[in-house]
Amino acid sequence: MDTASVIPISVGHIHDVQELRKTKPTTIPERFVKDVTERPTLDTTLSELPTHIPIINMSKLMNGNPDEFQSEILNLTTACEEWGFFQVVNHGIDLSLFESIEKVTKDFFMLPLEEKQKYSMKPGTVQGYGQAFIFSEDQKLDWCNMFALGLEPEGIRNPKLWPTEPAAFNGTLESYSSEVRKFCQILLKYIAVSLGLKGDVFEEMFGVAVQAVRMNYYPPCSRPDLVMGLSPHSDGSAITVLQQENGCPAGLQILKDNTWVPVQSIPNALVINIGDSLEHRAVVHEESDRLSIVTFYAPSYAIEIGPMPEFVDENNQCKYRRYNHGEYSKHYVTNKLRGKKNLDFARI
Ligand SMILES: O=C(O)CCC(=O)C(=O)O
Ligand SMILES: [Fe+2]
Repeated sequence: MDTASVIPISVGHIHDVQELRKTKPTTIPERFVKDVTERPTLDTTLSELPTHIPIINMSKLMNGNPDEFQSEILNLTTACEEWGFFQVVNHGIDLSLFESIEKVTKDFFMLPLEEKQKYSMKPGTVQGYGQAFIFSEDQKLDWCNMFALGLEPEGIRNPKLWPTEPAAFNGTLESYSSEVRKFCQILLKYIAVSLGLKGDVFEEMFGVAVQAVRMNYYPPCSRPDLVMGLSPHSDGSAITVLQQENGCPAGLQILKDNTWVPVQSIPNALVINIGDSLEHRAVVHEESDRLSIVTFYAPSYAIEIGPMPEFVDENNQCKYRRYNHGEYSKHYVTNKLRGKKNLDFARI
Protein backbone atom coordinates (compact mmCIF):
# COMPACT_ATOMS: atom_id res chain seq x y z
CA MET A 1 0.00 0.00 0.00
CA ASP A 2 1.33 3.36 -0.96
CA THR A 3 0.51 6.74 0.50
CA ALA A 4 0.61 7.81 -3.20
CA SER A 5 0.06 11.38 -4.25
CA VAL A 6 -3.55 12.44 -4.84
CA ILE A 7 -4.38 12.06 -8.50
CA PRO A 8 -6.98 14.62 -9.67
CA ILE A 9 -9.60 12.28 -11.07
CA SER A 10 -13.36 12.26 -11.19
CA VAL A 11 -14.93 9.14 -9.75
CA GLY A 12 -18.55 10.29 -9.56
CA HIS A 13 -20.70 9.74 -6.49
CA ILE A 14 -19.59 6.75 -4.47
CA HIS A 15 -22.53 5.46 -2.47
CA ASP A 16 -21.83 4.33 1.04
CA VAL A 17 -22.99 0.71 0.98
CA GLN A 18 -24.14 0.60 4.60
CA GLU A 19 -26.29 3.72 4.09
CA LEU A 20 -27.68 2.23 0.91
CA ARG A 21 -28.53 -0.97 2.72
CA LYS A 22 -30.45 0.95 5.40
CA THR A 23 -32.98 1.96 2.78
CA LYS A 24 -33.40 -1.73 1.79
CA PRO A 25 -33.59 -0.90 -1.91
CA THR A 26 -35.66 -3.31 -4.00
CA THR A 27 -33.60 -2.47 -7.03
CA ILE A 28 -29.85 -2.21 -6.79
CA PRO A 29 -28.37 1.02 -8.18
CA GLU A 30 -26.96 0.39 -11.64
CA ARG A 31 -23.43 1.26 -10.57
CA PHE A 32 -23.29 -1.85 -8.38
CA VAL A 33 -24.86 -4.22 -10.90
CA LYS A 34 -22.09 -6.22 -12.52
CA ASP A 35 -22.10 -7.09 -16.21
CA VAL A 36 -23.61 -10.53 -16.77
CA THR A 37 -20.24 -12.22 -17.30
CA GLU A 38 -18.86 -10.77 -14.08
CA ARG A 39 -21.65 -11.78 -11.72
CA PRO A 40 -20.89 -14.23 -8.93
CA THR A 41 -21.70 -17.89 -8.85
CA LEU A 42 -23.51 -18.27 -5.58
CA ASP A 43 -22.69 -20.66 -2.77
CA THR A 44 -25.53 -23.07 -3.45
CA THR A 45 -24.03 -24.19 -6.73
CA LEU A 46 -20.53 -24.21 -5.32
CA SER A 47 -21.29 -26.36 -2.32
CA GLU A 48 -20.95 -29.56 -4.38
CA LEU A 49 -17.31 -28.83 -5.15
CA PRO A 50 -14.33 -30.16 -3.23
CA THR A 51 -13.77 -26.94 -1.40
CA HIS A 52 -10.90 -27.40 0.95
CA ILE A 53 -7.83 -25.30 0.56
CA PRO A 54 -4.86 -26.78 2.43
CA ILE A 55 -4.65 -26.41 6.21
CA ILE A 56 -1.29 -25.89 7.88
CA ASN A 57 -0.99 -26.72 11.54
CA MET A 58 1.61 -24.29 12.85
CA SER A 59 2.02 -26.15 16.14
CA LYS A 60 3.48 -29.11 14.18
CA LEU A 61 6.17 -26.77 12.90
CA MET A 62 6.98 -25.43 16.33
CA ASN A 63 6.63 -28.33 18.76
CA GLY A 64 10.13 -29.75 18.24
CA ASN A 65 8.98 -33.10 16.83
CA PRO A 66 11.18 -33.65 13.72
CA ASP A 67 8.75 -36.05 11.95
CA GLU A 68 5.82 -33.70 12.37
CA PHE A 69 8.00 -30.80 11.26
CA GLN A 70 9.06 -32.59 8.07
CA SER A 71 5.55 -33.64 7.10
CA GLU A 72 4.10 -30.20 7.78
CA ILE A 73 6.90 -28.52 5.79
CA LEU A 74 5.93 -30.80 2.90
CA ASN A 75 2.30 -29.74 3.29
CA LEU A 76 3.44 -26.14 3.18
CA THR A 77 5.42 -26.75 -0.02
CA THR A 78 2.34 -28.23 -1.70
CA ALA A 79 0.10 -25.48 -0.36
CA CYS A 80 2.38 -22.77 -1.78
CA GLU A 81 3.14 -24.51 -5.07
CA GLU A 82 -0.27 -25.86 -5.96
CA TRP A 83 -2.57 -23.35 -4.33
CA GLY A 84 -0.87 -20.17 -3.18
CA PHE A 85 -3.70 -20.10 -0.62
CA PHE A 86 -4.01 -21.98 2.68
CA GLN A 87 -5.41 -21.69 6.19
CA VAL A 88 -3.21 -21.73 9.28
CA VAL A 89 -4.48 -23.20 12.53
CA ASN A 90 -2.71 -23.04 15.90
CA HIS A 91 -0.90 -19.92 14.72
CA GLY A 92 -0.03 -18.82 18.23
CA ILE A 93 -1.69 -15.39 18.15
CA ASP A 94 -3.70 -14.72 21.29
CA LEU A 95 -7.35 -15.33 20.41
CA SER A 96 -8.50 -12.53 22.68
CA LEU A 97 -6.73 -10.19 20.24
CA PHE A 98 -8.82 -11.66 17.41
CA GLU A 99 -11.96 -10.89 19.35
CA SER A 100 -10.90 -7.40 20.27
CA ILE A 101 -9.82 -6.40 16.76
CA GLU A 102 -13.12 -7.74 15.44
CA LYS A 103 -15.01 -5.76 18.02
CA VAL A 104 -13.30 -2.41 17.43
CA THR A 105 -13.53 -2.88 13.68
CA LYS A 106 -17.24 -3.64 13.78
CA ASP A 107 -17.79 -0.75 16.18
CA PHE A 108 -15.97 1.54 13.76
CA PHE A 109 -18.12 0.49 10.82
CA MET A 110 -21.27 0.99 12.92
CA LEU A 111 -20.42 4.64 13.63
CA PRO A 112 -22.59 7.30 11.96
CA LEU A 113 -21.48 8.06 8.41
CA GLU A 114 -20.41 11.64 9.29
CA GLU A 115 -17.99 10.25 11.86
CA LYS A 116 -16.45 7.74 9.44
CA GLN A 117 -16.23 10.36 6.71
CA LYS A 118 -13.74 12.29 8.81
CA TYR A 119 -11.34 9.59 7.58
CA SER A 120 -12.46 9.43 3.96
CA MET A 121 -10.28 7.80 1.37
CA LYS A 122 -9.37 10.43 -1.22
CA PRO A 123 -9.88 9.41 -4.86
CA GLY A 124 -6.77 7.77 -6.20
CA THR A 125 -5.45 6.82 -2.76
CA VAL A 126 -5.81 3.61 -0.80
CA GLN A 127 -5.87 4.66 2.85
CA GLY A 128 -8.93 5.70 4.83
CA TYR A 129 -12.64 4.90 4.75
CA GLY A 130 -14.46 4.25 1.49
CA GLN A 131 -13.82 2.19 -1.61
CA ALA A 132 -10.35 1.67 -3.01
CA PHE A 133 -9.33 1.27 -6.64
CA ILE A 134 -12.03 3.53 -8.10
CA PHE A 135 -10.54 5.60 -10.89
CA SER A 136 -13.42 6.71 -13.11
CA GLU A 137 -17.09 7.68 -13.10
CA ASP A 138 -18.20 4.68 -15.12
CA GLN A 139 -16.37 2.06 -13.09
CA LYS A 140 -18.70 -0.35 -11.24
CA LEU A 141 -18.64 -0.31 -7.45
CA ASP A 142 -18.24 -3.22 -5.06
CA TRP A 143 -20.78 -4.00 -2.33
CA CYS A 144 -18.34 -3.23 0.45
CA ASN A 145 -17.15 -0.50 2.78
CA MET A 146 -13.44 -0.50 3.48
CA PHE A 147 -11.19 1.07 6.04
CA ALA A 148 -7.49 0.84 5.25
CA LEU A 149 -4.41 2.07 7.10
CA GLY A 150 -0.68 1.92 6.47
CA LEU A 151 1.19 0.63 9.52
CA GLU A 152 4.88 0.08 8.89
CA PRO A 153 7.32 1.57 8.32
CA GLU A 154 6.35 4.74 10.18
CA GLY A 155 6.65 6.80 6.97
CA ILE A 156 3.53 5.26 5.37
CA ARG A 157 1.32 6.09 8.34
CA ASN A 158 -1.20 8.86 7.95
CA PRO A 159 -2.06 9.81 11.55
CA LYS A 160 -5.00 11.94 10.39
CA LEU A 161 -6.74 8.77 9.28
CA TRP A 162 -6.46 6.96 12.62
CA PRO A 163 -9.90 7.25 14.23
CA THR A 164 -10.58 8.72 17.66
CA GLU A 165 -13.58 6.43 17.97
CA PRO A 166 -13.99 3.72 19.13
CA ALA A 167 -11.52 4.73 21.83
CA ALA A 168 -9.86 1.30 21.92
CA PHE A 169 -9.35 1.17 18.15
CA ASN A 170 -5.80 2.45 17.81
CA GLY A 171 -4.32 0.55 20.74
CA THR A 172 -5.99 -2.68 19.67
CA LEU A 173 -4.80 -2.27 16.09
CA GLU A 174 -1.22 -1.65 17.28
CA SER A 175 -1.19 -4.81 19.43
CA TYR A 176 -2.86 -6.90 16.75
CA SER A 177 -0.54 -5.67 14.01
CA SER A 178 2.61 -6.31 15.95
CA GLU A 179 1.48 -9.91 16.60
CA VAL A 180 0.55 -10.40 12.94
CA ARG A 181 3.93 -8.97 11.91
CA LYS A 182 5.75 -11.54 14.06
CA PHE A 183 3.52 -14.24 12.61
CA CYS A 184 4.41 -13.14 9.04
CA GLN A 185 8.11 -13.29 9.86
CA ILE A 186 7.79 -16.79 11.30
CA LEU A 187 5.69 -18.00 8.37
CA LEU A 188 8.17 -16.60 5.84
CA LYS A 189 10.91 -18.54 7.63
CA TYR A 190 9.01 -21.77 7.16
CA ILE A 191 8.26 -20.91 3.54
CA ALA A 192 11.99 -20.35 2.99
CA VAL A 193 12.75 -23.73 4.58
CA SER A 194 10.06 -25.37 2.43
CA LEU A 195 11.93 -24.03 -0.62
CA GLY A 196 15.20 -25.49 0.64
CA LEU A 197 16.55 -22.02 1.49
CA LYS A 198 18.06 -20.52 4.65
CA GLY A 199 15.30 -19.56 7.08
CA ASP A 200 16.21 -15.88 7.23
CA VAL A 201 16.51 -15.32 3.49
CA PHE A 202 13.27 -13.30 3.12
CA GLU A 203 13.80 -11.31 6.28
CA GLU A 204 17.19 -10.21 4.94
CA MET A 205 15.87 -9.58 1.44
CA PHE A 206 12.79 -7.55 2.49
CA GLY A 207 14.49 -4.83 4.54
CA VAL A 208 12.00 -3.08 6.84
CA ALA A 209 8.87 -4.76 5.55
CA VAL A 210 5.80 -2.74 4.60
CA GLN A 211 2.67 -3.63 6.52
CA ALA A 212 -0.84 -2.35 5.95
CA VAL A 213 -4.30 -3.38 7.05
CA ARG A 214 -7.61 -3.29 5.22
CA MET A 215 -10.85 -3.95 6.99
CA ASN A 216 -13.67 -4.96 4.68
CA TYR A 217 -17.28 -4.78 5.79
CA TYR A 218 -19.84 -6.38 3.50
CA PRO A 219 -23.45 -5.50 4.39
CA PRO A 220 -26.19 -7.93 3.32
CA CYS A 221 -27.60 -7.31 -0.15
CA SER A 222 -31.10 -8.09 -1.45
CA ARG A 223 -29.58 -9.20 -4.78
CA PRO A 224 -26.26 -10.93 -4.02
CA ASP A 225 -26.49 -12.53 -7.47
CA LEU A 226 -25.98 -9.16 -9.18
CA VAL A 227 -23.17 -7.57 -7.17
CA MET A 228 -19.63 -8.37 -6.10
CA GLY A 229 -18.37 -7.81 -2.55
CA LEU A 230 -14.84 -7.37 -3.80
CA SER A 231 -13.90 -7.66 -7.48
CA PRO A 232 -11.46 -10.37 -8.62
CA HIS A 233 -7.86 -9.45 -7.92
CA SER A 234 -4.61 -10.78 -6.59
CA ASP A 235 -2.84 -8.99 -3.75
CA GLY A 236 0.24 -6.81 -4.20
CA SER A 237 1.92 -8.23 -1.11
CA ALA A 238 4.44 -10.95 -0.33
CA ILE A 239 1.95 -12.59 1.99
CA THR A 240 -1.57 -11.62 2.98
CA VAL A 241 -3.07 -12.65 6.31
CA LEU A 242 -6.85 -12.63 6.43
CA GLN A 243 -8.95 -12.98 9.52
CA GLN A 244 -12.67 -13.45 9.07
CA GLU A 245 -15.28 -13.07 11.72
CA ASN A 246 -15.96 -16.38 13.50
CA GLY A 247 -19.22 -17.91 12.32
CA CYS A 248 -19.57 -15.72 9.26
CA PRO A 249 -20.73 -17.35 6.03
CA ALA A 250 -18.17 -18.17 3.35
CA GLY A 251 -17.53 -15.08 1.28
CA LEU A 252 -14.01 -15.39 -0.02
CA GLN A 253 -13.65 -17.35 -3.25
CA ILE A 254 -10.46 -18.30 -5.04
CA LEU A 255 -10.01 -19.08 -8.72
CA LYS A 256 -8.58 -22.60 -8.85
CA ASP A 257 -8.35 -24.34 -12.22
CA ASN A 258 -10.90 -21.90 -13.67
CA THR A 259 -13.46 -22.54 -10.94
CA TRP A 260 -14.38 -20.19 -8.13
CA VAL A 261 -13.86 -22.20 -4.95
CA PRO A 262 -15.31 -20.83 -1.69
CA VAL A 263 -13.02 -20.75 1.34
CA GLN A 264 -14.96 -22.24 4.25
CA SER A 265 -14.26 -20.37 7.41
CA ILE A 266 -12.51 -22.37 10.15
CA PRO A 267 -12.96 -20.79 13.59
CA ASN A 268 -9.88 -18.82 14.65
CA ALA A 269 -7.84 -19.82 11.60
CA LEU A 270 -5.96 -17.34 9.44
CA VAL A 271 -6.29 -17.46 5.67
CA ILE A 272 -2.94 -16.88 3.99
CA ASN A 273 -2.17 -16.11 0.41
CA ILE A 274 1.08 -15.68 -1.43
CA GLY A 275 0.61 -12.22 -2.90
CA ASP A 276 -0.06 -11.65 -6.58
CA SER A 277 -0.35 -15.35 -7.34
CA LEU A 278 -3.93 -16.51 -7.05
CA GLU A 279 -6.96 -14.53 -8.07
CA HIS A 280 -9.67 -14.18 -5.47
CA ARG A 281 -12.84 -12.21 -4.83
CA ALA A 282 -15.55 -11.83 -2.19
CA VAL A 283 -19.26 -12.47 -2.64
CA VAL A 284 -22.05 -11.18 -0.39
CA HIS A 285 -25.19 -12.64 1.13
CA GLU A 286 -28.84 -11.79 1.29
CA GLU A 287 -29.24 -11.86 5.07
CA SER A 288 -25.79 -11.96 6.66
CA ASP A 289 -23.13 -9.33 6.81
CA ARG A 290 -19.45 -10.27 6.79
CA LEU A 291 -16.26 -8.72 8.12
CA SER A 292 -12.70 -9.46 7.12
CA ILE A 293 -9.51 -7.96 8.52
CA VAL A 294 -6.69 -8.25 6.04
CA THR A 295 -2.98 -7.62 6.62
CA PHE A 296 -0.65 -7.07 3.69
CA TYR A 297 3.02 -7.76 4.34
CA ALA A 298 5.48 -6.81 1.62
CA PRO A 299 9.15 -5.97 1.02
CA SER A 300 10.40 -2.46 1.70
CA TYR A 301 9.65 -0.06 -1.17
CA ALA A 302 13.38 0.65 -1.41
CA ILE A 303 14.49 -2.82 -2.40
CA GLU A 304 14.91 -4.49 -5.71
CA ILE A 305 13.50 -7.97 -6.12
CA GLY A 306 13.65 -10.58 -8.85
CA PRO A 307 13.96 -14.29 -9.52
CA MET A 308 16.33 -15.98 -7.08
CA PRO A 309 19.41 -17.44 -8.80
CA GLU A 310 18.81 -20.72 -6.92
CA PHE A 311 15.74 -21.31 -9.07
CA VAL A 312 16.99 -20.30 -12.49
CA ASP A 313 18.93 -22.61 -14.82
CA GLU A 314 18.75 -23.78 -18.43
CA ASN A 315 15.61 -25.82 -17.70
CA ASN A 316 13.96 -23.08 -15.67
CA GLN A 317 14.36 -19.88 -17.62
CA CYS A 318 13.81 -16.51 -16.02
CA LYS A 319 10.18 -15.43 -16.50
CA TYR A 320 10.34 -12.19 -14.51
CA ARG A 321 12.66 -9.23 -14.54
CA ARG A 322 14.17 -7.55 -11.51
CA TYR A 323 12.27 -4.51 -10.34
CA ASN A 324 12.00 -2.01 -7.55
CA HIS A 325 9.22 -2.97 -5.14
CA GLY A 326 8.14 0.64 -4.65
CA GLU A 327 7.55 1.02 -8.40
CA TYR A 328 5.57 -2.19 -8.49
CA SER A 329 3.51 -1.00 -5.54
CA LYS A 330 2.71 2.29 -7.23
CA HIS A 331 1.68 0.40 -10.34
CA TYR A 332 -0.55 -1.83 -8.20
CA VAL A 333 -2.42 0.94 -6.41
CA THR A 334 -2.93 3.08 -9.48
CA ASN A 335 -4.65 0.30 -11.41
CA LYS A 336 -8.17 -0.86 -10.76
CA LEU A 337 -8.67 -4.40 -9.53
CA ARG A 338 -8.49 -6.55 -12.61
CA GLY A 339 -7.61 -10.08 -11.84
CA LYS A 340 -3.96 -11.02 -12.01
CA LYS A 341 -2.84 -8.46 -14.55
CA ASN A 342 -0.48 -6.77 -12.10
CA LEU A 343 2.13 -9.45 -12.38
CA ASP A 344 2.47 -8.57 -16.08
CA PHE A 345 4.42 -5.61 -14.74
CA ALA A 346 7.32 -7.95 -14.04
CA ARG A 347 6.87 -10.55 -16.77
CA ILE A 348 9.66 -10.79 -19.34
O1 LIG B 1 -12.99 -10.27 2.41
C1 LIG B 1 -12.39 -11.16 1.83
O2 LIG B 1 -12.58 -12.34 2.07
C2 LIG B 1 -11.40 -10.82 0.74
C3 LIG B 1 -10.56 -9.63 1.07
C4 LIG B 1 -9.44 -9.42 0.12
O3 LIG B 1 -9.18 -10.20 -0.76
C5 LIG B 1 -8.60 -8.21 0.22
O4 LIG B 1 -8.90 -7.34 1.07
O5 LIG B 1 -7.62 -8.11 -0.53
FE1 LIG C 1 -7.23 -9.78 -1.65
